[in-house]
Amino acid sequence: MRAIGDDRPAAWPIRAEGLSVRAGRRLAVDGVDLDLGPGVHGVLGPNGAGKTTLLRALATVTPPAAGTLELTGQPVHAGGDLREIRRRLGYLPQTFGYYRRFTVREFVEYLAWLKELPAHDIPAAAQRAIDQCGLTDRADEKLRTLSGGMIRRVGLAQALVGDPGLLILDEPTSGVDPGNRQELRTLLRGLGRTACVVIATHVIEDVAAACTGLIVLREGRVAFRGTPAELAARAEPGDDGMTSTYERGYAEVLR
Ligand SMILES: Nc1ncnc2c1ncn2[C@@H]1O[C@H](COP(=O)(O)OP(=O)(O)OP(=O)(O)O)[C@@H](O)[C@H]1O
Repeated sequence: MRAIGDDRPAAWPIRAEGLSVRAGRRLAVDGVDLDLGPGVHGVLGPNGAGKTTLLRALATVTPPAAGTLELTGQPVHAGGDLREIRRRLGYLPQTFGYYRRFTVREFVEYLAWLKELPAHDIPAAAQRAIDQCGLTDRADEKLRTLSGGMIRRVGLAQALVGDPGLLILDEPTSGVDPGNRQELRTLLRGLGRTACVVIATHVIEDVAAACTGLIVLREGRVAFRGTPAELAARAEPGDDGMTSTYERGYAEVLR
């Protein structure tokens, strides 16, 4: 039952309690609580902190080892029927496989088909995702001819196709040049107005420019939770003129 005055939707896109996730034999995510609605939620942390492992669980690739996870109101557990959740979820993995002979359009349409979009909606949905990711001019080029940064954008386009309410994006701006990064951040901000977008990133400017909320992971546990402004407020005085307040706040919460 919802409390009077509680205007949150009955089913937040992501709810987790005491979520633990294994990577190999190791418990790489250890007792994380999440309650995430629309917005762009950044996941930060040093190499090996558990960001990718957490995102793999949120994308239903790895089942929880302990705790509970609900996505779009439905429980996620090993052996559960995840098709309905997966239809409503877009996922950009840290690295993804693709058929090098496919064109951008063929690849995005293929992913739309895998997500079980109605056949008559697929061409328009793919075109929209291609346009959103700045790939309009490259839509009919083969993937093998594209640069790494372009492939990253194709990965984002396949995640966006069908306008999912839940987007799990592992380092979406990695390898993308500074000019196009700025456009991607604007895109992410726009998506976060209606969708629940989770991004893992090492790029502190992504956080400042796109994120509405953050968690910082350290050794699989949440070391900080708050807004970018709250992270910046943790910065110690003593600006060296080289590092941003976000970076200094980040260093402080990991100290
Ligand atoms: N397949 C695996 N087998 C064993 N250990 C793994 C495996 N994958 C990841 N790990 C370990 O789990 C921990 C978390 O890894 P994860 O990739 O989630 O971290 P991350 O925060 O995404 O790191 P990065 O910033 O380097 O991408 C690390 O200690 C890593 O070595």
